[in-house]
Amino acid sequence: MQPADIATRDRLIVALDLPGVTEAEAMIARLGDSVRFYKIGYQLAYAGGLPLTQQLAKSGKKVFVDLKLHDISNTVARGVESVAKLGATFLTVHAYPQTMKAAVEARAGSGLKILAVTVLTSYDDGDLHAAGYRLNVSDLVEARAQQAQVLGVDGLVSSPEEAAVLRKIVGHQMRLVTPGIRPAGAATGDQKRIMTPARAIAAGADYLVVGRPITEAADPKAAADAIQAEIKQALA
Ligand SMILES: O=c1ccn([C@@H]2O[C@H](COP(=O)(O)O)[C@@H](O)[C@H]2O)c(=O)[nH]1
Repeated sequence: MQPADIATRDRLIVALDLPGVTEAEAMIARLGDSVRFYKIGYQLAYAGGLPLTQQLAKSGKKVFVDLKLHDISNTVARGVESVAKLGATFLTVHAYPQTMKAAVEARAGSGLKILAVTVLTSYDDGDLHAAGYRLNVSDLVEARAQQAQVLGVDGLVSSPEEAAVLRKIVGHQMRLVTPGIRPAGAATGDQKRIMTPARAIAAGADYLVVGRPITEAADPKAAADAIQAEIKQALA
């Protein structure tokens, strides 16, 4: 299987973790042509931001709806059907077999791709053990990736720290989408498994998800342009 044919500019996904639609629209306007792919997560979705998906899709942008679904199969399936109607490109579910199976079946025939969240990038081994898991992060990420692949999931969300190993496991069949991106010198915040944009691309990530290093920058467009340049250089 060949590497994914992804336009370089689409590899940066900006997380619109902002309090409302007004703030999100202002950020999108500031970023202009620098960003073509946006992520809508809890904060914006719960503040009335989901209809932005359709608006952005109509204006030629791509949208990743990051709701990390996890519920009984019927509820997951009906939720996936609703998100598919919004014109989103990606939707996340947690990487539990029942959930992934329901989501993959429900997205059939739509343009929506399902991404399975392996282990959150804010978790380290200690956090997993505290949550009752016996596996460490890398073992659980790999086990979930294998299950996701068997179930026909379209892509994986992991830290870029796992990207190289995941690429070996799933080849180029699945998209690797990596949050936990921090340009050199950027504040880590609550992220524990991080990499710079250049290192993440070199490790095999297809898409980099970046929130605060762009949205909280004094000049978000300059911050996005710098990351786009780093991605371009890493791919050269
Ligand atoms: O494992 C995960 C899954 C999702 N995310 C989301 O990505 C962004 C990262 O934002 P930063 O401000 O760049 O830390 C955020 O929306 C998370 O919900 C993740 O970080 N890790």
